Amino acid sequence: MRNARLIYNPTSGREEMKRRLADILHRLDSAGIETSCHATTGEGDATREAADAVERGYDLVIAAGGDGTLNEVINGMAGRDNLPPLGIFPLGTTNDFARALGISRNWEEYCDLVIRGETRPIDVGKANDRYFINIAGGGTLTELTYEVPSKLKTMIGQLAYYLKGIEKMVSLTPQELIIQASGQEIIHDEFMVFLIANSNSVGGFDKLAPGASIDDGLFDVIALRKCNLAEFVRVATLALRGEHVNDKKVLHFRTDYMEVTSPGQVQLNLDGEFGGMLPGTFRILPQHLRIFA
Ligand SMILES: Nc1ncnc2c1ncn2[C@@H]1O[C@H](COP(=O)(O)OP(=O)(O)OP(=O)(O)O)[C@@H](O)[C@H]1O
Repeated sequence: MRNARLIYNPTSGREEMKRRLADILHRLDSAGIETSCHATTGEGDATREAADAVERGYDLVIAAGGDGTLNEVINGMAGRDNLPPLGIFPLGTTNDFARALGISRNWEEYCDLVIRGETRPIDVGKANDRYFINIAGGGTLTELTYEVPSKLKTMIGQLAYYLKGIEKMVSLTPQELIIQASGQEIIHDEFMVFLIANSNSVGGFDKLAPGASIDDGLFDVIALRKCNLAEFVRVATLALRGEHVNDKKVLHFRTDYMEVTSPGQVQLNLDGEFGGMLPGTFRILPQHLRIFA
């Protein structure tokens, strides 16, 4: 018998877990995985529960929710020793990370994969003292992921992001950044947005960081230099096809370590959640965690 801790956000994905939970527990239990559950109650709860699950020596941890819940679970686990493998039931609106790993939304298929114990190692990013698995970013546009109210996402899903995105576009302003990365000369310029990607799936697009791989020990850094709205729309259109990385307005390189500072006030976004302010130190922890995938 193996024992698992399932940490789920009951509000995520139009409250899907409420309908699925009994069936998931039954399927795992029939295959010898005894699972205890915790429904999260609010911000920070998944982090505490995940840390506790590692301490208590569960054989595996399963996170069910959107990228926010997943990020919280990673933050509870990543700083500890003897990490158990992590399973993911994607229930959110964009589910960037599950998409990057090709994790099925079919819960039956995914339970069977967990039962067979198929895992793969992935890199984990560390931004100052917090962890991320998918993306760290900064700039006005990246604030949109945590400004969209949870209730609105539950009701209308992806559309909520588009509505908020249109609202944000008109107020885009460049920010002065100083970027120091290992293997790169110091860059000092004005940028609309910068992204430090660990996977190729960002903000619901799979072509924003087209060459990024989650187990290569490197970040893909993509930053858009100061531009006007017309140029912004042009680069965004190229980005839909993954053809933006060679554009003159786009800075793109790979690194395992970088520092970003700014004379201004720049918010950080980690996996879609507010991640504090710059300055930021970003390092990759190569193949730090095993994921059922
Ligand atoms: N019971 C709860 N009620 C309200 N908020 C919660 C609850 N449990 C967790 N949360 C918070 O909701 C945040 C977002 O959750 P999550 O990412 O799982 O769902 P989502 O918003 O539906 O997905 P997505 O971000 O992909 O749209 C979590 O980071 C957590 O802080």
